[in-house]
Amino acid sequence: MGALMMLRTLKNRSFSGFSLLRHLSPTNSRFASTLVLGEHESGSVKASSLSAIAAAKAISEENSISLLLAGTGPSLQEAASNAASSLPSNSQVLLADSEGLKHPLAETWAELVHMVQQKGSYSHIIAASSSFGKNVLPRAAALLDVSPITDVTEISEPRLFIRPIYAGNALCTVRYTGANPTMLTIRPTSFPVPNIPSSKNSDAAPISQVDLSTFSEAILRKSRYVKHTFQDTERPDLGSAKVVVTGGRGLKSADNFKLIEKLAEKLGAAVGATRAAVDAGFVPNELQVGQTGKIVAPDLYMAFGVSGAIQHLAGMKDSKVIVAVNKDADAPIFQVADYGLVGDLFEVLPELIEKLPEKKNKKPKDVIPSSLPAY
Ligand SMILES: Cc1cc2nc3c(=O)[nH]c(=O)nc-3n(C[C@H](O)[C@H](O)[C@H](O)COP(=O)(O)OP(=O)(O)OC[C@H]3O[C@@H](n4cnc5c(N)ncnc54)[C@H](O)[C@@H]3O)c2cc1C
Repeated sequence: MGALMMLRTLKNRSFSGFSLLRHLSPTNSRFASTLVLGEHESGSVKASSLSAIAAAKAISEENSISLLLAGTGPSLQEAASNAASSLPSNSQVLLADSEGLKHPLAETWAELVHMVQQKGSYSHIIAASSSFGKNVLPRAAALLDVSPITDVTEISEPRLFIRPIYAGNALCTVRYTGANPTMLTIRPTSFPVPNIPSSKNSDAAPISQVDLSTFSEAILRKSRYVKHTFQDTERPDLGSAKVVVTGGRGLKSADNFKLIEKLAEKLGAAVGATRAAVDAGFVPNELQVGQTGKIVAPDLYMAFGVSGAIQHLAGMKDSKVIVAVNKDADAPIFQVADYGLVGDLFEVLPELIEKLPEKKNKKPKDVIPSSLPAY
């Protein structure tokens, strides 16, 4: 499979200790060239794709980065020119402009990545661990006969990666030993995007059109777009919110869960939920945090009526400050909480809501509107 693995258990939330392996790896970072699969929306590259660019820079400062954007129309052109003006030096935007790529269908994208790799011979291909990246990258890897490394949280050398396993309870050090390209999905929360500069770079990266003449109609029709549903809410996006308020089974009903929503409103926070709360029908599945839900790492994570099962912790334990309210003093959530309150959430939540001032909650866009960060 082209990958060697070493495990170490995660005794605490610090990730130190893998440097023992450093001397084993040949460093060839000068020759890294990386294809980044870019997601865009409303004329801007998504924050998760900016994290993928940050990961490419973590492979090597000199890495030559090609950001692949696909779609059609003015929104694609706008995203490309926004990206071009702020990409790191030694980068380019690759534009795959076709009506057949209007919707980000995984099968078509995988074929596109395959074709672009055949021409570009990149050393690395990176996508964010978003639904899109998780859908596309393994398919493209299969077409390229490469074993992908998923959910990477640290890049210590160009072919040496750290990724969590066993619901985040152990960290696995993986050395990729196969043929090029090395294919990764990265956790956006582990590769923060540098601050956005006030002005754009003066030297815009070149924008090149991908030659789609060999991209047959049959490939473009491999799957069919039906519809795209998303919840239009004023709340911040769960994946990138600075504050997340989460409710668990302890809320007992969808009606009671409104207390969580009310507190989130007051704090300008995103709402999260455990799988038990989702399965009980309190909230939709897209709010689930954890191993099989979203991975979040906000500045503040507040958990109400959440036991702290390992699968839930896998999605939030990297939050900077964790506050937990649970009536059971032995609940495992208190082992990761920075502040814990043993109490009845039906008393604590209304009191908190009442005492906090009203906050006008504007949803920050998941996408960066006009400029990318300086690298
Ligand atoms: C393969 C797999 C994947 C999974 N993926 C996920 C995942 O992605 N995310 C996830 O969350 N789970 C996941 N789970 C489920 C997980 O194992 C737990 O079942 C789930 O997280 C429990 O949710 P909970 O804490 O809301 O419920 P419970 O474990 O039932 O805990 C409810 C808590 O509420 C407290 N409580 C009750 N009433 C009150 C009150 N009035 N005041 C204060 N506290 C109160 C209780 O003391 C208890 O600690 C997964 C499981 C498996 C097997």
